[in-house]
Amino acid sequence: MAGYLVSDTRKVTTHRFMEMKQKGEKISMLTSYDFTTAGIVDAAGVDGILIGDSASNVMAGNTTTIPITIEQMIYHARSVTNAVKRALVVCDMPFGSYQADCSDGVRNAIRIMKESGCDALKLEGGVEILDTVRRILDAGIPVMGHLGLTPQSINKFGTYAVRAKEEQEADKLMSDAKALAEAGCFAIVLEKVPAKLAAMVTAEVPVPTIGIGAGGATDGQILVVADMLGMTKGFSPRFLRRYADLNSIMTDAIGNYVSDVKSSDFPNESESY
Ligand SMILES: Nc1nc(=O)c2c([nH]1)NC[C@@H]1CN(c3ccc(C(=O)N[C@@H](CCC(=O)O)C(=O)O)cc3)CN21
Ligand SMILES: CC(C)C(=O)C(=O)O
Ligand SMILES: [Mg+2]
Repeated sequence: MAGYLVSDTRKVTTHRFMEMKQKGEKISMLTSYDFTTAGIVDAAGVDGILIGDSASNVMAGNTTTIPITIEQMIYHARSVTNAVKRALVVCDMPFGSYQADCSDGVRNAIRIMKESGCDALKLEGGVEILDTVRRILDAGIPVMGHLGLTPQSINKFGTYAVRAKEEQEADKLMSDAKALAEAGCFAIVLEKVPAKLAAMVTAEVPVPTIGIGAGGATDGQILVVADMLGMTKGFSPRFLRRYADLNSIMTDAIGNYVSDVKSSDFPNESESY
């Protein structure tokens, strides 16, 4: 019941992520959006926790990450930081909070840091957002990049298909990764790109790469916690490994509760005052 045995219980830092790459120690990350889940995820030994804007899908039932607001992200992120003792906590900057202009981006980044208590922020995109990334870094806020499938741009691309299969897009991804690393990002998420390309980026950039659907050569992996626990039905991309079937476990437990209430089995005398 102890989860993965963590030998080093100190709070994980962005510097530690860099050290782990240098030592070849793989980095494990999961998302969380609430206090109760984040407490379990942290205690089980994950190195990093992302408050993903996938909360828009997983928590709120929207079909994309587009509608989630800064206020909603801060609410989720505060709930997570209230629980986490060890993992590095990274918060997604939501769509609209950094794309319009640099100053907006920096102000929103500062606000999320102040109000959520998280350790770092993640922004989607490459050279298009490089000035904003630099300014946020200048403000003393660690930034994680995110390249490949960037769900905040779904309306531009139209599909969630694998990215950077063609040479031109692969070249752009490589130069984006190098630019983000050079600007000072402490890590880069690579989402749904060919394993070969992710391996090349991982070899060429000095900062850790965290993959989701990017093969086994990245410095770390990330999954959406509700997906890997088998709570989300109807989301089955090939990169997803299900480590539990919580959907069945919850359905059975809730069905038993309903039966017990209907049959007046619950509550019994020892459960009453
Ligand atoms: N529950 C959940 N898990 C995620 O990993 C996640 C979210 N939500 N929401 C935000 C983004 C969107 N993500 C996605 C969305 C779709 C695919 C995907 O592979 N979809 C289809 C294929 C689509 C296509 O080829 O056009 C699939 O095979 O399931 C992958 C990642 C990752 N993120
Ligand atoms: C899938 C990860 C990388 C993410 O950005 C999210 O959960 O929002
Ligand atoms: Mg995200």
